[in-house]
Amino acid sequence: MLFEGILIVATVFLISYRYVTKNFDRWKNIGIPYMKGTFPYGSHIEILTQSKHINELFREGYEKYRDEDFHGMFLFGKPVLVVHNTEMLRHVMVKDFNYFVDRNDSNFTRLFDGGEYDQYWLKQLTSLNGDEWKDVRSTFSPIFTSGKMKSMLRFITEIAQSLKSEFKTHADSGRDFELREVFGKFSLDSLAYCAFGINPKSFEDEKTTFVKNAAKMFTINLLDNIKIFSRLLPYSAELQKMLNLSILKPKETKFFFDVIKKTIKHRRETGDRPNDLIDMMIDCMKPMSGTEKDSYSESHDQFEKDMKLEHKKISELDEDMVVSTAFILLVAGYDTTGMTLSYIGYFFSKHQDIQTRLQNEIDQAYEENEGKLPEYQIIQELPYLEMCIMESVRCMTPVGGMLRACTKDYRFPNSNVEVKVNDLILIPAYGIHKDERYYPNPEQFNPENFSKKAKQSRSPFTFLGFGQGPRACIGMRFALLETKVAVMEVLHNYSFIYSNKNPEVLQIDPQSQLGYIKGGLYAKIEHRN
Ligand code: HEM
Repeated sequence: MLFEGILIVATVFLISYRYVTKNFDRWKNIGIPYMKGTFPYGSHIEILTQSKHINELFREGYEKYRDEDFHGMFLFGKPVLVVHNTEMLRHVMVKDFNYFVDRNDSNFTRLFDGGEYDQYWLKQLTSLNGDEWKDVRSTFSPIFTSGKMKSMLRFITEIAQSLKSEFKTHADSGRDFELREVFGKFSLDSLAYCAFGINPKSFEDEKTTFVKNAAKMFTINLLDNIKIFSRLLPYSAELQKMLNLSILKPKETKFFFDVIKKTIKHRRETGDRPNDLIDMMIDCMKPMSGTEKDSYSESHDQFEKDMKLEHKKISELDEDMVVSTAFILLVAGYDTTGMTLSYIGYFFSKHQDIQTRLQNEIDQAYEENEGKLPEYQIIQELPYLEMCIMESVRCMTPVGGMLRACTKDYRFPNSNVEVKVNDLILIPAYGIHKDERYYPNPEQFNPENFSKKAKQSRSPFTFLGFGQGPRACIGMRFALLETKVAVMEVLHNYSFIYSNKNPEVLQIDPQSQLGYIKGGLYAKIEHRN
């Protein structure tokens, strides 16, 4: 019996070893520099042990081979080609997008392929592949046109009033507070209000089931990581699916799906129509109107033109698709926006001159609108506000690296580097954002990096905070609107003051899903005269 046991363990080990290491000579064979792979984790044991954040790891890799066009590495057994050259990135993300439509190869897709509740994750925009992704993306893109965003303003402005009250309490108390704790509430409430039609009122009560479920959803511990990555082992995903084992936050996933389903049911039964994102998603299943088409095809912005996806929309209403999409908007938008706002508050507290310059711009816009928050179009046209936000995303990039899977064999132009179907490409956004060839003094927060002149002097592929091309962040317009409204409402009334509770050197917390700072970021706030 013991002998049979040892034999089974040894066989499983040998099969896994062979499975993981079989491609470890891949980069050597094609003659590009690479980080060697080790069984079972590949090039970075830190991902498994959570001892360093992936944003830092990917940045270090980029810096080590910065002068090369590419370098290779291994994520577990998977060879990953890291592309540094910005012209090559243009090909991957826009010009030759049809070779790189997917974010995950068939193996990484298995990470989501488990029991009933994990299946919801598989249907998300972020993890869908090929034509299925194109169907969903082209169907729901119209909810993010500027016309639709304009109608989101009233929901966001309502939540911003709670943010202002919270700031009043902090200003009156004079005490330091953790920035993400406040901005996270704003981000959660505005997204839930716009996407689900529900105002969780996190500012009033942090202990509601909604807020508690959101908090759990975004905390990933070592055990979660081990469970997730175990799916890369041979037949593990298949077995878990057979046993209906869901490991991707099943309780919380169920909670949010039930909430959205109930909302849709309620809308159907009562005919209630607040014109939020859920209503718009349902509308998206109907043919596009002429004006919506125009707002897409007439954009002068290169980022938006590159993002355009030529594909048919789905015409049949599928409720699951609406539910999954509403859910992923919350997942993809909550922490990214909350974190970005927290960094902005931190940077303003450190750079009073920048804060004052922005306050002048904002005050003038309020003055011209009789002291009220300006109209949508005016908010969009405040240049220094947008420069500050983009610079914050560059300095502390929430999504530090993006993946693309190759769907057809591809040779990079003017190069002998070839990638095959299912190979993974890593886009090292954070490394590029910290490259002094594109941003002088890259550690310094300097909104001038996003002046018209500075942007014209470098490739657009040196700023990847929201991605680029048809797979770029679908919620960018929404995120910018939310962030702008929050910053305007706060800075018009208050100023951030630096807190000595902040660490001297900011270190990204390896356990934070996106890259937030270990120990948090603090500020004080004071009333303006
Ligand atoms: C400052 C805030 C945000 C940042 C920095 C950010 C950044 C990103 C990045 C870098 C990507 C990947 C792009 C690529 O692979 O090329 C992405 C994808 C995505 N984002 Fe955002 N995002 C933000 C806010 C939001 C918001 C508010 C929403 C929802 C309303 C959202 C929804 C999504 C979705 C659904 C995707 C997947 C798109 C697809 O695969 O088709 N994001 N985001």
